Amino acid sequence: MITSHTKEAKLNRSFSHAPLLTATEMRAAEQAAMAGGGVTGLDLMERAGAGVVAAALAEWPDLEEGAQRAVVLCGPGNNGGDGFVIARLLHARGWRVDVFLLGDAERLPPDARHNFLRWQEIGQVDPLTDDALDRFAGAEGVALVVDALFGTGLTRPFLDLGAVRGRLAAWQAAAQPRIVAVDVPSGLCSDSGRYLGHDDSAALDTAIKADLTVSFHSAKPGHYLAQGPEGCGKLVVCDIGLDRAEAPTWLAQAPLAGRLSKAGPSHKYAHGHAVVLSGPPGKGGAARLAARGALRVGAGLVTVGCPLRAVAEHAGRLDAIMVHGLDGTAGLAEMLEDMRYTGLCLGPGLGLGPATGELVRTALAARRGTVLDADALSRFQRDPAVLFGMLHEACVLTPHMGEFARLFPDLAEQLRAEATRGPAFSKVDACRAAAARAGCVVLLKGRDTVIAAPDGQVAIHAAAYERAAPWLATAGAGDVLAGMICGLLARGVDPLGAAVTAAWLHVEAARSYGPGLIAEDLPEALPRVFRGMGL
Ligand SMILES: NC(=O)C1=CN([C@@H]2O[C@H](COP(=O)(O)OP(=O)(O)OC[C@H]3O[C@@H](n4cnc5c(N)ncnc54)[C@H](OP(=O)(O)O)[C@@H]3O)[C@@H](O)[C@H]2O)[C@@H](O)CC1
Ligand SMILES: [K+]
Repeated sequence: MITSHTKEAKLNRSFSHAPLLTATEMRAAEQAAMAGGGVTGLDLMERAGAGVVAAALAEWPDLEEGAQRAVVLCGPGNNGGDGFVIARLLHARGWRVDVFLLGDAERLPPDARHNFLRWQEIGQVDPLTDDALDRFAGAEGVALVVDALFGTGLTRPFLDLGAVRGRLAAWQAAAQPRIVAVDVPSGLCSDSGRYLGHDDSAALDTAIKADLTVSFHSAKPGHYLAQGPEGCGKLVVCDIGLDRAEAPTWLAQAPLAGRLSKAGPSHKYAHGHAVVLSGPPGKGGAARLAARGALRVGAGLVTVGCPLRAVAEHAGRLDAIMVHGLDGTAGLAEMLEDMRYTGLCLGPGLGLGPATGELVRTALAARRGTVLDADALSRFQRDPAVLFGMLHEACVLTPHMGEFARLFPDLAEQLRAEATRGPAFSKVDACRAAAARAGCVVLLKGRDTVIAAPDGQVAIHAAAYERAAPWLATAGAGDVLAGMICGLLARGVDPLGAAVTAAWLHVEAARSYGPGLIAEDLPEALPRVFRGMGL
Protein backbone atom coordinates (compact mmCIF):
# COMPACT_ATOMS: atom_id res chain seq x y z
CA MET A 1 0.00 0.00 0.00
CA ILE A 2 1.33 3.44 -0.87
CA THR A 3 1.32 5.62 2.19
CA SER A 4 4.24 7.86 1.40
CA HIS A 5 3.50 11.50 2.05
CA THR A 6 5.53 12.51 -0.97
CA LYS A 7 3.41 10.42 -3.28
CA GLU A 8 0.21 11.82 -1.91
CA ALA A 9 1.57 15.34 -2.18
CA LYS A 10 2.45 14.65 -5.79
CA LEU A 11 -1.08 13.44 -6.48
CA ASN A 12 -2.55 16.36 -4.63
CA ARG A 13 -0.75 18.75 -6.87
CA SER A 14 -2.21 17.14 -9.95
CA PHE A 15 -5.87 16.60 -9.23
CA SER A 16 -8.37 16.10 -6.47
CA HIS A 17 -9.25 12.53 -5.73
CA ALA A 18 -10.81 10.20 -3.22
CA PRO A 19 -9.32 6.90 -2.05
CA LEU A 20 -11.09 3.72 -3.12
CA LEU A 21 -10.66 0.87 -0.66
CA THR A 22 -10.52 -2.80 -1.51
CA ALA A 23 -12.23 -5.25 0.84
CA THR A 24 -8.89 -5.98 2.52
CA GLU A 25 -8.09 -2.28 2.97
CA MET A 26 -11.59 -1.61 4.31
CA ARG A 27 -11.23 -4.39 6.85
CA ALA A 28 -7.84 -2.97 7.86
CA ALA A 29 -9.36 0.50 8.35
CA GLU A 30 -12.08 -1.00 10.53
CA GLN A 31 -9.57 -3.05 12.54
CA ALA A 32 -7.31 -0.04 13.05
CA ALA A 33 -10.22 2.04 14.36
CA MET A 34 -11.31 -0.72 16.71
CA ALA A 35 -7.76 -1.35 17.92
CA GLY A 36 -7.51 2.36 18.71
CA GLY A 37 -10.28 1.76 21.23
CA GLY A 38 -12.44 4.68 20.14
CA VAL A 39 -15.08 2.57 18.49
CA THR A 40 -16.47 -0.97 18.51
CA GLY A 41 -17.65 -3.14 15.66
CA LEU A 42 -21.18 -2.74 16.98
CA ASP A 43 -20.85 1.05 16.84
CA LEU A 44 -19.76 0.84 13.21
CA MET A 45 -22.58 -1.55 12.33
CA GLU A 46 -25.12 0.75 13.97
CA ARG A 47 -23.77 3.76 12.06
CA ALA A 48 -23.80 1.76 8.84
CA GLY A 49 -27.43 0.71 9.33
CA ALA A 50 -28.48 4.24 10.26
CA GLY A 51 -26.63 5.56 7.21
CA VAL A 52 -28.57 3.27 4.89
CA VAL A 53 -31.93 4.31 6.37
CA ALA A 54 -31.03 8.00 6.18
CA ALA A 55 -29.82 7.69 2.59
CA ALA A 56 -32.94 5.79 1.48
CA LEU A 57 -35.25 8.36 3.07
CA ALA A 58 -33.27 11.20 1.53
CA GLU A 59 -33.43 9.54 -1.88
CA TRP A 60 -37.15 8.78 -1.68
CA PRO A 61 -38.84 11.40 0.52
CA ASP A 62 -42.24 9.77 -0.09
CA LEU A 63 -41.06 6.90 2.14
CA GLU A 64 -41.34 9.32 5.06
CA GLU A 65 -45.11 9.45 4.58
CA GLY A 66 -47.14 7.05 6.71
CA ALA A 67 -46.28 3.54 7.82
CA GLN A 68 -44.56 1.63 5.06
CA ARG A 69 -43.64 -1.95 4.47
CA ALA A 70 -40.12 -3.27 3.89
CA VAL A 71 -38.50 -6.63 3.23
CA VAL A 72 -34.96 -7.05 4.54
CA LEU A 73 -32.83 -9.87 3.12
CA CYS A 74 -29.93 -10.67 5.46
CA GLY A 75 -26.88 -12.78 4.62
CA PRO A 76 -24.53 -14.88 6.77
CA GLY A 77 -21.94 -12.17 7.52
CA ASN A 78 -21.74 -8.60 8.76
CA ASN A 79 -23.57 -7.29 5.70
CA GLY A 80 -26.50 -9.24 7.11
CA GLY A 81 -25.73 -7.65 10.49
CA ASP A 82 -26.26 -4.23 8.93
CA GLY A 83 -29.56 -5.58 7.62
CA PHE A 84 -30.81 -6.43 11.13
CA VAL A 85 -29.94 -2.88 12.28
CA ILE A 86 -31.85 -1.43 9.31
CA ALA A 87 -34.87 -3.63 10.10
CA ARG A 88 -34.88 -2.38 13.70
CA LEU A 89 -34.52 1.28 12.70
CA LEU A 90 -37.31 1.07 10.13
CA HIS A 91 -39.54 -0.68 12.68
CA ALA A 92 -38.81 2.15 15.11
CA ARG A 93 -40.23 4.52 12.48
CA GLY A 94 -43.46 2.58 12.46
CA TRP A 95 -42.77 0.41 9.41
CA ARG A 96 -43.92 -3.15 8.99
CA VAL A 97 -40.74 -5.13 8.34
CA ASP A 98 -40.30 -8.75 7.21
CA VAL A 99 -36.82 -10.16 7.73
CA PHE A 100 -35.27 -13.16 5.99
CA LEU A 101 -31.96 -14.82 6.74
CA LEU A 102 -29.79 -16.73 4.30
CA GLY A 103 -27.74 -19.21 6.33
CA ASP A 104 -27.54 -20.41 9.89
CA ALA A 105 -28.27 -17.90 12.67
CA GLU A 106 -25.99 -19.84 15.04
CA ARG A 107 -23.03 -19.17 12.77
CA LEU A 108 -23.47 -15.42 12.36
CA PRO A 109 -20.35 -13.44 13.33
CA PRO A 110 -20.67 -11.85 16.82
CA ASP A 111 -21.82 -8.33 15.89
CA ALA A 112 -24.30 -9.61 13.32
CA ARG A 113 -25.55 -12.20 15.82
CA HIS A 114 -26.01 -9.46 18.43
CA ASN A 115 -28.21 -7.49 16.04
CA PHE A 116 -30.05 -10.64 14.96
CA LEU A 117 -30.96 -11.26 18.61
CA ARG A 118 -32.04 -7.64 19.08
CA TRP A 119 -34.29 -7.94 16.07
CA GLN A 120 -35.75 -11.17 17.40
CA GLU A 121 -37.01 -9.21 20.41
CA ILE A 122 -39.07 -7.24 17.89
CA GLY A 123 -40.05 -9.64 15.14
CA GLN A 124 -39.41 -12.97 13.53
CA VAL A 125 -36.74 -14.05 11.08
CA ASP A 126 -37.72 -16.46 8.33
CA PRO A 127 -35.24 -18.56 6.41
CA LEU A 128 -34.68 -17.20 2.93
CA THR A 129 -36.17 -19.96 0.81
CA ASP A 130 -37.80 -20.03 -2.59
CA ASP A 131 -41.19 -20.40 -0.94
CA ALA A 132 -40.62 -17.45 1.34
CA LEU A 133 -39.64 -15.28 -1.58
CA ASP A 134 -42.64 -16.44 -3.55
CA ARG A 135 -44.88 -15.22 -0.77
CA PHE A 136 -43.42 -11.75 -1.13
CA ALA A 137 -42.61 -11.48 -4.78
CA GLY A 138 -46.09 -10.25 -5.57
CA ALA A 139 -46.87 -8.72 -2.19
CA GLU A 140 -48.78 -5.49 -2.20
CA GLY A 141 -47.44 -2.43 -0.53
CA VAL A 142 -43.78 -3.40 -0.14
CA ALA A 143 -42.10 -0.04 -0.66
CA LEU A 144 -38.51 -1.02 0.02
CA VAL A 145 -36.38 -4.14 -0.33
CA VAL A 146 -33.10 -4.07 1.56
CA ASP A 147 -30.37 -6.23 0.02
CA ALA A 148 -28.07 -7.10 2.92
CA LEU A 149 -27.03 -10.55 1.69
CA PHE A 150 -23.36 -10.06 0.85
CA GLY A 151 -20.99 -7.13 0.98
CA THR A 152 -17.22 -6.98 0.91
CA GLY A 153 -16.96 -10.59 2.12
CA LEU A 154 -18.21 -12.23 -1.08
CA THR A 155 -15.77 -15.06 -1.75
CA ARG A 156 -17.56 -17.15 -4.37
CA PRO A 157 -20.56 -17.03 -6.67
CA PHE A 158 -23.85 -17.68 -4.98
CA LEU A 159 -25.35 -19.66 -7.77
CA ASP A 160 -27.76 -21.40 -5.43
CA LEU A 161 -29.40 -18.03 -5.07
CA GLY A 162 -30.36 -17.72 -8.69
CA ALA A 163 -33.89 -17.88 -7.35
CA VAL A 164 -33.43 -14.71 -5.30
CA ARG A 165 -32.13 -12.84 -8.27
CA GLY A 166 -34.89 -14.08 -10.51
CA ARG A 167 -37.61 -13.12 -8.06
CA LEU A 168 -36.13 -9.74 -7.34
CA ALA A 169 -35.96 -9.05 -11.03
CA ALA A 170 -39.60 -10.10 -11.45
CA TRP A 171 -40.50 -8.05 -8.42
CA GLN A 172 -38.69 -5.02 -9.78
CA ALA A 173 -40.65 -5.37 -12.99
CA ALA A 174 -44.05 -5.94 -11.37
CA ALA A 175 -44.48 -4.32 -7.95
CA GLN A 176 -41.47 -2.04 -8.37
CA PRO A 177 -40.34 -1.72 -4.78
CA ARG A 178 -37.19 0.35 -4.45
CA ILE A 179 -34.14 -1.83 -3.89
CA VAL A 180 -31.44 -0.46 -1.65
CA ALA A 181 -28.20 -2.43 -1.53
CA VAL A 182 -26.08 -2.38 1.61
CA ASP A 183 -22.47 -1.66 0.61
CA VAL A 184 -22.75 -3.42 -2.78
CA PRO A 185 -25.53 -5.22 -4.66
CA SER A 186 -25.11 -8.81 -3.51
CA GLY A 187 -23.07 -10.90 -5.89
CA LEU A 188 -21.02 -7.95 -7.11
CA CYS A 189 -17.36 -8.15 -6.14
CA SER A 190 -16.47 -4.87 -4.44
CA ASP A 191 -12.86 -4.95 -5.68
CA SER A 192 -13.59 -5.57 -9.36
CA GLY A 193 -17.17 -4.56 -10.11
CA ARG A 194 -17.76 -8.01 -11.58
CA TYR A 195 -20.61 -10.34 -10.69
CA LEU A 196 -18.96 -13.58 -9.60
CA GLY A 197 -19.91 -16.67 -11.57
CA HIS A 198 -21.33 -14.79 -14.51
CA ASP A 199 -20.24 -14.06 -17.98
CA ASP A 200 -19.51 -10.33 -17.68
CA SER A 201 -21.59 -9.42 -20.70
CA ALA A 202 -24.73 -11.17 -19.44
CA ALA A 203 -24.36 -10.60 -15.69
CA LEU A 204 -26.72 -7.69 -15.50
CA ASP A 205 -29.57 -9.73 -16.97
CA THR A 206 -29.59 -12.04 -13.98
CA ALA A 207 -27.95 -10.12 -11.16
CA ILE A 208 -29.40 -8.18 -8.27
CA LYS A 209 -29.51 -4.62 -9.48
CA ALA A 210 -30.13 -1.93 -6.92
CA ASP A 211 -31.77 1.45 -7.34
CA LEU A 212 -29.55 2.86 -4.61
CA THR A 213 -26.37 1.51 -3.06
CA VAL A 214 -25.16 2.85 0.25
CA SER A 215 -21.53 2.18 1.06
CA PHE A 216 -19.50 3.09 4.10
CA HIS A 217 -16.50 5.29 4.79
CA SER A 218 -15.17 5.27 1.24
CA ALA A 219 -16.35 4.04 -2.13
CA LYS A 220 -14.86 0.77 -3.37
CA PRO A 221 -13.25 0.19 -6.79
CA GLY A 222 -16.10 -2.14 -7.70
CA HIS A 223 -18.61 0.70 -7.48
CA TYR A 224 -16.94 2.28 -10.51
CA LEU A 225 -15.50 -0.63 -12.49
CA ALA A 226 -17.15 -3.01 -14.96
CA GLN A 227 -20.81 -3.71 -14.05
CA GLY A 228 -20.55 -1.76 -10.78
CA PRO A 229 -22.35 1.45 -11.78
CA GLU A 230 -25.25 -0.39 -13.45
CA GLY A 231 -25.55 -2.80 -10.54
CA CYS A 232 -25.46 -0.05 -7.93
CA GLY A 233 -27.97 2.29 -9.57
CA LYS A 234 -27.00 5.34 -7.58
CA LEU A 235 -24.16 5.47 -5.09
CA VAL A 236 -24.10 7.19 -1.72
CA VAL A 237 -21.14 6.85 0.63
CA CYS A 238 -21.89 7.48 4.28
CA ASP A 239 -19.43 8.48 6.94
CA ILE A 240 -19.15 5.97 9.78
CA GLY A 241 -16.48 7.89 11.65
CA LEU A 242 -13.33 6.16 10.44
CA ASP A 243 -10.20 8.20 9.71
CA ARG A 244 -9.45 8.86 6.06
CA ALA A 245 -7.35 5.94 4.92
CA GLU A 246 -4.48 5.89 2.48
CA ALA A 247 -4.87 3.67 -0.55
CA PRO A 248 -2.99 3.16 -3.79
CA THR A 249 -6.21 3.32 -5.81
CA TRP A 250 -8.06 6.59 -6.25
CA LEU A 251 -11.11 7.96 -7.92
CA ALA A 252 -10.01 10.78 -10.21
CA GLN A 253 -12.02 13.93 -9.74
CA ALA A 254 -11.85 17.47 -11.05
CA PRO A 255 -8.34 18.67 -11.84
CA LEU A 256 -7.10 21.60 -9.81
CA ALA A 257 -7.78 24.68 -11.88
CA GLY A 258 -4.42 26.27 -11.04
CA ARG A 259 -2.74 23.37 -12.71
CA LEU A 260 -4.30 24.27 -16.05
CA SER A 261 -4.12 28.02 -15.84
CA LYS A 262 -1.99 29.89 -18.35
CA ALA A 263 -1.33 32.68 -15.88
CA GLY A 264 2.34 33.51 -15.58
CA PRO A 265 4.72 33.77 -18.52
CA SER A 266 2.80 34.86 -21.60
CA HIS A 267 5.32 33.55 -24.14
CA LYS A 268 3.84 30.74 -26.20
CA TYR A 269 6.96 28.62 -25.73
CA ALA A 270 6.38 28.78 -21.99
CA HIS A 271 3.47 26.39 -22.54
CA GLY A 272 5.34 23.85 -24.58
CA HIS A 273 5.30 22.66 -28.17
CA ALA A 274 3.43 19.46 -28.95
CA VAL A 275 4.12 17.34 -32.03
CA VAL A 276 1.56 14.90 -33.37
CA LEU A 277 2.85 12.53 -36.02
CA SER A 278 0.57 11.68 -38.89
CA GLY A 279 0.41 8.83 -41.37
CA PRO A 280 0.12 8.94 -45.17
CA PRO A 281 -2.21 11.20 -47.18
CA GLY A 282 -5.86 10.38 -46.71
CA LYS A 283 -5.25 9.06 -43.19
CA GLY A 284 -4.48 12.33 -41.46
CA GLY A 285 -7.83 13.03 -39.79
CA ALA A 286 -6.97 11.22 -36.58
CA ALA A 287 -3.72 13.15 -36.18
CA ARG A 288 -5.51 16.45 -36.82
CA LEU A 289 -8.06 15.58 -34.14
CA ALA A 290 -5.27 14.80 -31.70
CA ALA A 291 -3.46 18.02 -32.62
CA ARG A 292 -6.60 20.07 -32.01
CA GLY A 293 -6.96 18.42 -28.60
CA ALA A 294 -3.36 19.29 -27.75
CA LEU A 295 -3.85 22.91 -28.77
CA ARG A 296 -7.16 23.42 -26.94
CA VAL A 297 -5.78 21.88 -23.75
CA GLY A 298 -3.27 24.66 -23.71
CA ALA A 299 -0.03 23.65 -25.42
CA GLY A 300 1.59 26.90 -26.62
CA LEU A 301 2.29 25.51 -30.09
CA VAL A 302 1.26 22.36 -31.92
CA THR A 303 2.79 20.87 -35.03
CA VAL A 304 1.59 17.97 -37.13
CA GLY A 305 4.66 16.09 -38.36
CA CYS A 306 3.85 14.12 -41.50
CA PRO A 307 5.36 12.44 -44.56
CA LEU A 308 6.32 15.02 -47.19
CA ARG A 309 3.54 13.83 -49.48
CA ALA A 310 0.91 14.52 -46.79
CA VAL A 311 1.92 18.15 -46.24
CA ALA A 312 -0.50 19.54 -48.80
CA GLU A 313 -3.46 17.73 -47.26
CA HIS A 314 -2.71 18.96 -43.72
CA ALA A 315 -1.81 22.48 -44.84
CA GLY A 316 -5.21 22.71 -46.50
CA ARG A 317 -6.97 21.75 -43.27
CA LEU A 318 -4.96 23.43 -40.52
CA ASP A 319 -4.44 27.04 -39.51
CA ALA A 320 -3.34 27.52 -35.90
CA ILE A 321 -1.60 24.16 -36.06
CA MET A 322 1.66 24.06 -37.97
CA VAL A 323 2.65 21.38 -40.47
CA HIS A 324 6.15 19.98 -40.72
CA GLY A 325 7.03 17.60 -43.53
CA LEU A 326 9.35 14.85 -42.34
CA ASP A 327 11.71 12.86 -44.48
CA GLY A 328 11.26 9.55 -42.64
CA THR A 329 12.81 8.75 -39.30
CA ALA A 330 15.92 10.77 -40.11
CA GLY A 331 13.70 13.79 -40.52
CA LEU A 332 12.06 13.15 -37.17
CA ALA A 333 15.41 12.69 -35.43
CA GLU A 334 16.62 15.96 -36.89
CA MET A 335 13.44 17.78 -35.87
CA LEU A 336 13.72 16.53 -32.31
CA GLU A 337 17.20 17.92 -31.91
CA ASP A 338 15.29 21.12 -31.18
CA MET A 339 14.55 20.85 -27.48
CA ARG A 340 11.63 23.26 -27.74
CA TYR A 341 9.48 20.32 -28.86
CA THR A 342 8.32 19.11 -25.46
CA GLY A 343 5.54 16.59 -26.11
CA LEU A 344 4.99 13.90 -28.73
CA CYS A 345 1.97 11.89 -29.81
CA LEU A 346 2.26 8.86 -32.06
CA GLY A 347 -0.41 6.45 -33.13
CA PRO A 348 -3.64 7.94 -34.44
CA GLY A 349 -3.76 7.09 -38.15
CA LEU A 350 -0.05 6.32 -38.23
CA GLY A 351 -0.43 2.97 -39.97
CA LEU A 352 0.77 -0.51 -39.05
CA GLY A 353 3.76 -0.73 -41.39
CA PRO A 354 7.44 -0.97 -40.42
CA ALA A 355 7.81 2.81 -40.69
CA THR A 356 5.63 3.21 -37.60
CA GLY A 357 7.96 0.99 -35.56
CA GLU A 358 10.95 3.08 -36.65
CA LEU A 359 9.19 6.36 -35.88
CA VAL A 360 8.32 5.09 -32.41
CA ARG A 361 11.93 4.05 -31.84
CA THR A 362 13.21 7.47 -32.91
CA ALA A 363 10.60 9.33 -30.87
CA LEU A 364 11.34 7.34 -27.73
CA ALA A 365 15.07 7.86 -28.12
CA ALA A 366 14.40 11.62 -27.90
CA ARG A 367 13.02 11.08 -24.38
CA ARG A 368 10.25 13.65 -24.41
CA GLY A 369 6.85 13.34 -22.82
CA THR A 370 5.33 10.87 -25.31
CA VAL A 371 1.87 9.45 -25.84
CA LEU A 372 1.66 6.16 -27.72
CA ASP A 373 -1.79 5.26 -28.95
CA ALA A 374 -3.55 3.12 -31.55
CA ASP A 375 -1.20 1.93 -34.36
CA ALA A 376 1.92 2.87 -32.37
CA LEU A 377 0.84 0.19 -29.88
CA SER A 378 -0.61 -2.39 -32.27
CA ARG A 379 2.54 -2.31 -34.38
CA PHE A 380 4.32 -4.12 -31.51
CA GLN A 381 1.75 -6.89 -31.19
CA ARG A 382 4.18 -9.57 -32.36
CA ASP A 383 6.81 -8.69 -29.80
CA PRO A 384 5.64 -6.28 -27.10
CA ALA A 385 8.93 -6.75 -25.23
CA VAL A 386 10.66 -4.75 -27.97
CA LEU A 387 8.41 -1.81 -27.17
CA PHE A 388 8.79 -2.25 -23.40
CA GLY A 389 12.56 -2.17 -23.86
CA MET A 390 12.36 1.30 -25.42
CA LEU A 391 9.79 2.98 -23.19
CA HIS A 392 10.81 5.48 -20.53
CA GLU A 393 9.09 7.05 -17.57
CA ALA A 394 7.78 10.11 -19.45
CA CYS A 395 5.61 7.88 -21.67
CA VAL A 396 1.86 7.32 -21.53
CA LEU A 397 0.27 4.37 -23.33
CA THR A 398 -3.42 4.80 -24.12
CA PRO A 399 -4.76 1.44 -25.30
CA HIS A 400 -8.40 0.49 -25.60
CA MET A 401 -9.16 -3.07 -24.51
CA GLY A 402 -8.30 -4.56 -27.92
CA GLU A 403 -4.92 -2.82 -28.07
CA PHE A 404 -4.27 -3.72 -24.44
CA ALA A 405 -4.84 -7.39 -25.31
CA ARG A 406 -2.25 -7.13 -28.10
CA LEU A 407 0.44 -5.84 -25.74
CA PHE A 408 -0.54 -7.68 -22.56
CA PRO A 409 -2.31 -10.85 -23.76
CA ASP A 410 -1.92 -12.70 -20.47
CA LEU A 411 -3.46 -9.87 -18.43
CA ALA A 412 -6.32 -9.47 -20.89
CA GLU A 413 -6.94 -13.22 -20.71
CA GLN A 414 -7.13 -13.07 -16.91
CA LEU A 415 -9.66 -10.25 -17.19
CA ARG A 416 -11.71 -12.13 -19.74
CA ALA A 417 -11.85 -15.34 -17.71
CA GLU A 418 -15.04 -15.79 -15.72
CA ALA A 419 -14.69 -14.43 -12.19
CA THR A 420 -15.22 -17.41 -9.94
CA ARG A 421 -13.62 -16.26 -6.68
CA GLY A 422 -13.74 -13.03 -4.76
CA PRO A 423 -11.98 -10.70 -4.80
CA ALA A 424 -11.85 -11.14 -8.56
CA PHE A 425 -9.08 -9.99 -10.89
CA SER A 426 -10.00 -6.45 -11.87
CA LYS A 427 -9.23 -3.86 -14.49
CA VAL A 428 -7.21 -2.11 -11.78
CA ASP A 429 -5.12 -5.26 -11.23
CA ALA A 430 -4.58 -5.65 -14.97
CA CYS A 431 -3.64 -2.03 -15.57
CA ARG A 432 -1.35 -1.87 -12.54
CA ALA A 433 0.51 -4.98 -13.72
CA ALA A 434 0.74 -3.54 -17.24
CA ALA A 435 2.23 -0.25 -16.01
CA ALA A 436 4.81 -2.11 -13.94
CA ARG A 437 5.75 -4.22 -16.97
CA ALA A 438 5.88 -1.27 -19.37
CA GLY A 439 7.67 0.98 -16.89
CA CYS A 440 5.38 3.91 -17.69
CA VAL A 441 1.83 5.19 -17.24
CA VAL A 442 -0.85 3.06 -18.89
CA LEU A 443 -4.33 4.47 -19.48
CA LEU A 444 -6.74 1.65 -20.27
CA LYS A 445 -9.73 3.25 -21.95
CA GLY A 446 -13.36 2.49 -21.34
CA ARG A 447 -16.34 3.88 -19.56
CA ASP A 448 -14.30 2.87 -16.53
CA THR A 449 -10.95 4.26 -17.61
CA VAL A 450 -8.12 3.02 -15.41
CA ILE A 451 -4.82 4.89 -15.26
CA ALA A 452 -1.87 3.19 -13.63
CA ALA A 453 1.66 4.38 -12.90
CA PRO A 454 4.60 2.00 -12.64
CA ASP A 455 4.97 2.70 -8.91
CA GLY A 456 1.55 1.16 -8.23
CA GLN A 457 -0.64 4.25 -8.03
CA VAL A 458 -3.90 3.78 -9.89
CA ALA A 459 -6.63 6.28 -10.66
CA ILE A 460 -10.06 5.19 -11.82
CA HIS A 461 -11.83 7.69 -13.98
CA ALA A 462 -15.40 6.56 -14.42
CA ALA A 463 -17.88 8.18 -16.78
CA ALA A 464 -20.66 6.85 -14.58
CA TYR A 465 -23.43 7.98 -12.27
CA GLU A 466 -23.73 11.78 -12.48
CA ARG A 467 -20.77 11.88 -14.89
CA ALA A 468 -22.15 9.42 -17.45
CA ALA A 469 -21.21 10.48 -20.98
CA PRO A 470 -22.77 8.01 -23.44
CA TRP A 471 -22.16 10.36 -26.37
CA LEU A 472 -18.44 9.85 -25.94
CA ALA A 473 -18.71 6.51 -27.75
CA THR A 474 -17.94 8.12 -31.09
CA ALA A 475 -15.24 7.67 -33.73
CA GLY A 476 -12.11 9.71 -33.09
CA ALA A 477 -12.81 10.49 -29.43
CA GLY A 478 -9.76 8.44 -28.44
CA ASP A 479 -7.55 10.41 -30.83
CA VAL A 480 -8.60 13.64 -29.14
CA LEU A 481 -7.82 12.15 -25.73
CA ALA A 482 -4.33 11.13 -26.86
CA GLY A 483 -3.78 14.67 -28.14
CA MET A 484 -4.98 16.23 -24.91
CA ILE A 485 -2.57 14.11 -22.89
CA CYS A 486 0.21 15.09 -25.30
CA GLY A 487 -0.68 18.77 -24.89
CA LEU A 488 -0.47 18.50 -21.12
CA LEU A 489 2.83 16.61 -21.29
CA ALA A 490 4.13 19.35 -23.56
CA ARG A 491 3.09 21.87 -20.92
CA GLY A 492 5.20 20.04 -18.35
CA VAL A 493 2.51 18.12 -16.46
CA ASP A 494 3.79 14.79 -15.11
CA PRO A 495 2.60 11.67 -17.03
CA LEU A 496 0.13 10.42 -14.42
CA GLY A 497 -1.25 13.93 -13.86
CA ALA A 498 -1.54 14.50 -17.61
CA ALA A 499 -3.40 11.24 -18.21
CA VAL A 500 -5.80 11.71 -15.29
CA THR A 501 -6.45 15.37 -16.07
CA ALA A 502 -7.06 14.71 -19.75
CA ALA A 503 -9.42 11.81 -18.99
CA TRP A 504 -11.46 14.07 -16.72
CA LEU A 505 -11.54 16.98 -19.19
CA HIS A 506 -12.43 14.64 -22.05
CA VAL A 507 -15.56 13.41 -20.26
CA GLU A 508 -16.40 16.90 -19.06
CA ALA A 509 -16.15 18.22 -22.62
CA ALA A 510 -18.49 15.47 -23.83
CA ARG A 511 -20.95 16.23 -21.06
CA SER A 512 -20.85 19.94 -21.71
CA TYR A 513 -21.52 19.42 -25.42
CA GLY A 514 -24.15 16.71 -24.89
CA PRO A 515 -26.22 14.80 -27.45
CA GLY A 516 -25.01 14.80 -31.03
CA LEU A 517 -21.37 15.06 -30.01
CA ILE A 518 -18.75 14.04 -32.56
CA ALA A 519 -15.01 13.94 -31.98
CA GLU A 520 -14.40 17.34 -33.60
CA ASP A 521 -16.61 18.92 -30.93
CA LEU A 522 -14.50 17.71 -28.02
CA PRO A 523 -11.61 20.19 -28.34
CA GLU A 524 -14.10 22.96 -29.09
CA ALA A 525 -16.01 22.22 -25.87
CA LEU A 526 -12.90 22.67 -23.72
CA PRO A 527 -13.10 26.47 -23.41
CA ARG A 528 -16.53 26.16 -21.81
CA VAL A 529 -15.24 23.47 -19.45
CA PHE A 530 -12.31 25.70 -18.48
CA ARG A 531 -14.61 28.66 -17.88
CA GLY A 532 -16.77 26.44 -15.67
CA MET A 533 -13.66 25.63 -13.65
CA GLY A 534 -13.06 29.31 -13.07
CA LEU A 535 -10.03 29.58 -15.38
N1 LIG B 1 -15.45 -3.50 7.45
C1 LIG B 1 -16.10 -2.48 8.04
O1 LIG B 1 -15.49 -1.51 8.44
C2 LIG B 1 -17.55 -2.54 8.21
C3 LIG B 1 -18.31 -3.53 7.58
N2 LIG B 1 -19.63 -3.50 7.60
C4 LIG B 1 -20.41 -4.47 6.87
O2 LIG B 1 -19.81 -5.74 6.88
C5 LIG B 1 -19.73 -6.23 5.55
C6 LIG B 1 -18.62 -7.20 5.44
O3 LIG B 1 -18.92 -8.23 6.30
P1 LIG B 1 -18.23 -9.66 6.15
O4 LIG B 1 -16.79 -9.48 6.06
O5 LIG B 1 -18.76 -10.47 7.25
O6 LIG B 1 -18.72 -10.14 4.74
P2 LIG B 1 -20.18 -10.38 4.09
O7 LIG B 1 -20.16 -9.70 2.80
O8 LIG B 1 -21.25 -10.07 5.03
O9 LIG B 1 -20.24 -11.95 3.75
C7 LIG B 1 -19.41 -12.86 4.38
C8 LIG B 1 -20.14 -14.15 4.62
O10 LIG B 1 -20.71 -14.62 3.43
C9 LIG B 1 -20.20 -15.92 3.14
N3 LIG B 1 -20.16 -16.05 1.72
C10 LIG B 1 -19.37 -15.38 0.85
N4 LIG B 1 -19.71 -15.68 -0.41
C11 LIG B 1 -20.75 -16.57 -0.31
C12 LIG B 1 -21.54 -17.25 -1.27
N5 LIG B 1 -21.31 -17.08 -2.57
N6 LIG B 1 -22.52 -18.05 -0.86
C13 LIG B 1 -22.75 -18.22 0.44
N7 LIG B 1 -22.01 -17.60 1.41
C14 LIG B 1 -21.04 -16.80 1.03
C15 LIG B 1 -18.89 -15.98 3.81
O11 LIG B 1 -18.56 -17.32 4.02
P3 LIG B 1 -17.04 -17.83 3.93
O12 LIG B 1 -16.43 -17.25 2.69
O13 LIG B 1 -16.38 -17.30 5.15
O14 LIG B 1 -17.17 -19.29 3.87
C16 LIG B 1 -19.20 -15.21 5.09
O15 LIG B 1 -19.90 -16.03 5.97
C17 LIG B 1 -19.59 -4.99 4.72
O16 LIG B 1 -19.95 -5.21 3.37
C18 LIG B 1 -20.52 -4.05 5.43
O17 LIG B 1 -21.85 -4.25 4.98
C19 LIG B 1 -20.38 -2.46 8.29
O18 LIG B 1 -21.02 -3.05 9.37
C20 LIG B 1 -19.57 -1.25 8.68
C21 LIG B 1 -18.19 -1.49 9.06
K1 LIG C 1 -25.47 -6.23 -0.17
